[in-house]
Amino acid sequence: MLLRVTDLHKSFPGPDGPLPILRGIDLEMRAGETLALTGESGSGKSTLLHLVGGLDLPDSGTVALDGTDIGALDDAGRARLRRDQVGVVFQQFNLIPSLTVASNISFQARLGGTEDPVWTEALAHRMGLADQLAKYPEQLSGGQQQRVAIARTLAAKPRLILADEPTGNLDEATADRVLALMLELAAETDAGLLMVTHSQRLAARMGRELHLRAGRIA
Ligand SMILES: Nc1ncnc2c1ncn2[C@@H]1O[C@H](COP(=O)(O)OP(=O)(O)OP(=O)(O)O)[C@@H](O)[C@H]1O
Repeated sequence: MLLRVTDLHKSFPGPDGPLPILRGIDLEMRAGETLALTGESGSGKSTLLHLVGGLDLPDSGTVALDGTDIGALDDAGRARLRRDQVGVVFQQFNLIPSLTVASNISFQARLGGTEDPVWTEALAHRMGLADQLAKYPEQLSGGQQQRVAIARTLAAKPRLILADEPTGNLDEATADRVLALMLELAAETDAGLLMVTHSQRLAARMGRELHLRAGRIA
């Protein structure tokens, strides 16, 4: 199993004590599966994504990636697992201003030692970024920057892609095209894709949909 989440609980401090956000989440994903995570604003979607990616730790419960319990790893082990297996696309693009678009796209793969120039170039073309490669992030539109962030994640060929509203800044037609491409590329690399979205239209195009309500999967 690519991802196995078991009885995950997470609270944050509130004015009257801990505020439970996730109250027993179970979830499994196989390689190549695509899953939409939906739910009202504040229902805990981003929190769950952070826990799955090892960016935060749960109060209780486990997250296992390819059979490895990430809670049992030390910080360095978790960082390595994140670098080698997990790709995240968050709402903040976190592009590096001093690097060209081309270098931004290959940055993560280079860090992990998995750079594949043929794959990276194909990605840039398929993302519609071929003419932007020599530019710097500040010279791109928001939607172009978002596509660079997505390409950078896919360039490293992660086993699991975690995406938080990855097409949130794109118009409907571009969002559809970019999601289609993400689904295609995930299928080509047999990666799992767990994507938070507020859009029913996009959720319907994923393999499965999980809806978070009151801290549980409804
Ligand atoms: N670090 C934190 N400290 C305290 N409260 C937090 C923290 N992170 C999230 N929360 C709270 O947890 C709840 C869930 O937040 P989360 O961002 O997971 O929701 P979401 O479903 O992703 O929302 P949205 O759709 O608006 O992005 C919110 O009430 C939020 O205020």
